[in-house]
Amino acid sequence: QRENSVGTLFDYNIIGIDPGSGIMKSTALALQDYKLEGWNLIEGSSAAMTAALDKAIRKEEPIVITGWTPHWMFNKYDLKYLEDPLKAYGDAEEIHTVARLGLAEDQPSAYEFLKRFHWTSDEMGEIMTSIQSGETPNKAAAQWAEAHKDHVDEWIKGIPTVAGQSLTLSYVAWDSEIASSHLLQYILEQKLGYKVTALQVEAGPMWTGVANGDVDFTAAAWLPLTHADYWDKYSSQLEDLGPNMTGVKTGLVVPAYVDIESIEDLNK
Ligand SMILES: C[SH](C)CC(=O)O
Repeated sequence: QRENSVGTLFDYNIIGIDPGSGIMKSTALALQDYKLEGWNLIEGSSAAMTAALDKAIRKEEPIVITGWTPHWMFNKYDLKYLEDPLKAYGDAEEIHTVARLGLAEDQPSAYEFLKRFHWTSDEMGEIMTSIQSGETPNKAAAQWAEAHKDHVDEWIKGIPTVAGQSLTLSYVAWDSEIASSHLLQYILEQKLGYKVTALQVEAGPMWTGVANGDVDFTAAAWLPLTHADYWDKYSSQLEDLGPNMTGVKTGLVVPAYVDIESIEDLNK
């Protein structure tokens, strides 16, 4: 580690999230691609990462985190993505809904709704912001669904309701997926009559649960790059229902007061 290098500003630490997440794999590859010697990618969680970000910003200290859009932190803080000339984080990503094989036959109402489910990062942001302001995820989702009745009605129009059949979804406690999973649970239960179990797990089990049929679906599949490893491994054992959100993004993020613009600058 070199004295007076940019790395010393950050103690050569990149504050990451849960180790199984795709962004941590992309960042490990970025460290290699950009030849960032001596840097540490700190494992933790989405919540620990945003707590470290908040603490650094309060003291106006340098910090670099694994970040993604949509995320409420871009509304709360003045942040910027570091340019990624080597495309370690790919281009525009999408969040897909993937379902276990056989869901269409077993639960046609849920399947049809999930195929129609598609929304924007701004719409998701309303739920994330409400949760950040102290509302519970269940209530924030319910309030969103009632405030956007026309949009929800499009998703469920003409779909037969059911009488309490069970469904299981899986998600990881990323702020974006906490929002989407609670909204899907609310609509499936209150509008279509299902009894939904929402399993909060790590990224690996989120995918394996759907692939082995224990879980009916997840709406937290980041493709084509972020979850490429999971997709390559399990795509033949599950059904991709397509994107529920497009134009999402992952990368390295710093507060605007940090005077560097590119991942390459971390090597100076
Ligand atoms: C943190 S992103 C929501 C998804 C991922 O990195 O696996």
